[in-house]
Amino acid sequence: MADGENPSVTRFREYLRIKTVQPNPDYESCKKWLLNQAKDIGLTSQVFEYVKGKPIILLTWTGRDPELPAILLNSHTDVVPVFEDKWSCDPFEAYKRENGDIIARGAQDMKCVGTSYLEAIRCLKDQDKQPCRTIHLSYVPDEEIGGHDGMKLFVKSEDFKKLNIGFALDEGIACPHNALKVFYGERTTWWIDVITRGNTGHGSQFINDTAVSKLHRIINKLLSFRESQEMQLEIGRDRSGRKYTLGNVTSINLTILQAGAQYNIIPQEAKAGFDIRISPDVNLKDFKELLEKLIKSESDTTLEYVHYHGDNSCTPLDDSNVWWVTFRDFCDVRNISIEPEIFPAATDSRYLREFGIPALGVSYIKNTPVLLHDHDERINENLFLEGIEFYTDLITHLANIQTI
Ligand code: MET
Ligand SMILES: [Zn+2]
Ligand SMILES: [Zn+2]
Repeated sequence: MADGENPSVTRFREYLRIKTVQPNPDYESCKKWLLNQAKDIGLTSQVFEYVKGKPIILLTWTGRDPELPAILLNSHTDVVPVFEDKWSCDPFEAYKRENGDIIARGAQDMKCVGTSYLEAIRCLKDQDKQPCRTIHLSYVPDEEIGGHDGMKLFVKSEDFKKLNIGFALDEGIACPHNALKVFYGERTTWWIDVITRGNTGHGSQFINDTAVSKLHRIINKLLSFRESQEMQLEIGRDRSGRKYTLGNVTSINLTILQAGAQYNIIPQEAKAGFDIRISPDVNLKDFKELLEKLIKSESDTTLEYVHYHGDNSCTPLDDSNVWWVTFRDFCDVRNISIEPEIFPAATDSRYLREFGIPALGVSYIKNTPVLLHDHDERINENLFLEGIEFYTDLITHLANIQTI
């Protein structure tokens, strides 16, 4: 432990040093570390490995009334890759600056949240404050690559059903000003490949209907839709008159482009990959039809869904949802300003919401630049410690709701 360092911070930094970085995350060391934490805190643990080498670690603190629906505190264990030369220090050293900033991949997304849950439970256990509802902490793999071998399988399992989850907390995003972003839904992510095939021949000729000319037309149409959505983001207002955020519009980005073998051959096949994030205001079925119609407008062209999700359920933010009311009132009493929004990207909450479980995404990261997936990702140790207090009290409130 660093001199005089708060032990919660030391444990956080230990967790950050485990290289659970895609595409080859060290899940084994991560599992060992989490199981060790569970032992230390006094939580029971289970490991589900639906896909070999991709463990889901579930830690449990049984409540006074285990018949009541339980609370799930979810976090993913993997982190995204780094461009190491762009960092001011080793991204897996969890270096701490003089001012307390801890620099590491996963500092915001989302190892700070995963360890805050553990520290909060540690604190409640130490004080013998067993809540009435059971609390489960899930540590899931592969969120950053779609969660197919992680949360997606977990929610469908018998193991999950047995947990009788009533409500879940999951990740949010940093907020540059003095407020917490709270996510009650998210845009639907589709990753698609558009593959065109066409006439080929010598690179010196004017050949019609080539793969590239077809792809070019499709790209133009999709990018002009992108432009219209970007404009909407600039000028749009929601029903309450608030300026649009990313969650209100649909983004399409061309992220992969492939064609050609040699300069003097017209490519016979071309491929464009798009990252599409669809606002929950859009009807997914209609959008799919529109997309497929557009692709069909070109001959010998196919559309492949690399990542597809067919549900965009949101967690209701009204008085019918006791979990939300408790969360909102808790923040109100503590003078924490919250900004409910649609998550611009994807989280594992989509699998929970699809399954009918209300879920809120919140990371206690305020007054901090948004650095998830960026260089020099960081969080200040004092904010991290403040977050533990926040989760400790929040979890106590949620896990003691008696009415449902
Ligand atoms: C659809 S997989 C999601 C991976 C990541 N969380 C993202 O939003 O890009
Ligand atoms: Zn994340
Ligand atoms: Zn992420």
